[in-house]
Amino acid sequence: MRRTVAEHQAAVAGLLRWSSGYDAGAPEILPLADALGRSLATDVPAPVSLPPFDNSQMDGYAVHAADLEDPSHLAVTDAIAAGSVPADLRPGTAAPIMTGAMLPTGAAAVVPIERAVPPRFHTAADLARPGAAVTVALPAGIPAGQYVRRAGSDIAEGATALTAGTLLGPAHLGLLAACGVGRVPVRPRFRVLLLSTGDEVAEPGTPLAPGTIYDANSTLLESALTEAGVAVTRHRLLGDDPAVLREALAGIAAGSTNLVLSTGGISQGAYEVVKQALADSSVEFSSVAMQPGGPQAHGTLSGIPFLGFPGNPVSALVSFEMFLRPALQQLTGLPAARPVLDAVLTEGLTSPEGKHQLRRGLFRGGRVALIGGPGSHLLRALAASNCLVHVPEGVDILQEGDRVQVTLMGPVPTDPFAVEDVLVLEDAEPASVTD
Ligand SMILES: Nc1nc2c(c(=O)[nH]1)N[C@H]1C(S)=C(S)[C@@H](COP(=O)(O)OP(=O)(O)OC[C@H]3O[C@@H](n4cnc5c(N)ncnc54)[C@H](O)[C@@H]3O)O[C@H]1N2
Ligand code: MOO
Repeated sequence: MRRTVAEHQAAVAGLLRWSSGYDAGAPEILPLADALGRSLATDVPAPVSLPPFDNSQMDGYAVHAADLEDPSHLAVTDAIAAGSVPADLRPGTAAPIMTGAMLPTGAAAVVPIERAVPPRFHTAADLARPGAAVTVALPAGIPAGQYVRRAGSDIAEGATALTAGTLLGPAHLGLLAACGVGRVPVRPRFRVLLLSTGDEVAEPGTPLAPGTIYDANSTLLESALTEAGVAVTRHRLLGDDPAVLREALAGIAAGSTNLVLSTGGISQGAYEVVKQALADSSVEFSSVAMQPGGPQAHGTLSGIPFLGFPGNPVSALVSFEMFLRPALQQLTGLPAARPVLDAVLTEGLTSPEGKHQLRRGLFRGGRVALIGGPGSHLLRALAASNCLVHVPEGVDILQEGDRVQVTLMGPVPTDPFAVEDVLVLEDAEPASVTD
């Protein structure tokens, strides 16, 4: 079956929505320290106002409302440290007050110590000197409210501090902590069982037999899924025997995972293990008008959603970015959507007819250079890139200076663009023929 990218995106999103059993409304309650990167399950109201009380923004003197016009001779009272409860301030006096300390009743403004005469706090020795009149002079005409942080000026008690679906970053967790919230309801993690197929695929760290390659996909996809907030279980490597794969899939208990994701074995070869093992199932094998990532499989196995990504590593990651990542975002609120930006091509390119091509690129300063060729085995080029360059269906050729859209996947270098700096990687073979 042939599909457009949009059709397959909708199919994957629908599959997860209707069959994964994922329930965003069944939150986990976590201590703040464990909630970084998670999606908030419910709105959280502020249990206290921030600041909780009027306080000083500066180290200086708290001045009475009656003395704002003429504070040229004020008697200095006891100092107010942060964390203490001050005595009321009387007219004609000024209270040394520290940043964050509670404003005394009667005070209307704070003057920083640097603007006082003398411009330093009185020492214990000053205060102990017999008969010393400890006074301070401040500049005339102090605006009411100067350097006062009003109670509730950040957030008022009962107001919504964070809304459901917020991806909890340091600032969000800091806000909750400041509000005194110790535990937070987060949406559960989506669970994926990941399995790689192929007799040629060997575990990294083991000796490599002739004709075999190391398994890149398990690590690549486990990392991409983990970064997207998914709880991943890796299956042991599966070879090319359909009976073994069928047995492994039959052993997956209902409710143990929200999705089974495989790589490899779905194209046109004689040993397409996933295709053969699932020939009599409801799983559909499609050709999506996308390059890389053309061959795709999706459906359910005993009610559990199943996705089959192609075996080429770049195809597997592009499939994740284009199909699974957006579906997870819609369903779970995680991960955050990738930024899509306009960019100017630093060189021309050609793209297969009738396909949405995704090239790997390095974006900076509004321009994008292609990194490596279109081949879906080019992992080093993938690792040197920070974006996917979109060449939409219907566009077969683009010139240097043409505008494209890029999906940003990594950090953007801040130094100016120099084409000669870009890693020049030769494509060892032309792009795969896709069905
Ligand atoms: N006659 C045709 N051949 C191919 C077509 C086609 O349309 N007609 N499509 C090509 C495209 S496009 C892709 S993509 C691949 C997809 O193939 P499969 O999904 O069946 O994957 P495999 O054949 O198992 O592997 C493809 C490639 O990837 C390597 N691989 C597989 N697993 C891993 C892994 N875990 N880590 C690293 N590399 C892996 C594998 O050795 C192959 O080189 O089919 C094209 N062929
Ligand atoms: O993913 Mo293939 O291009 O579709 O290599």
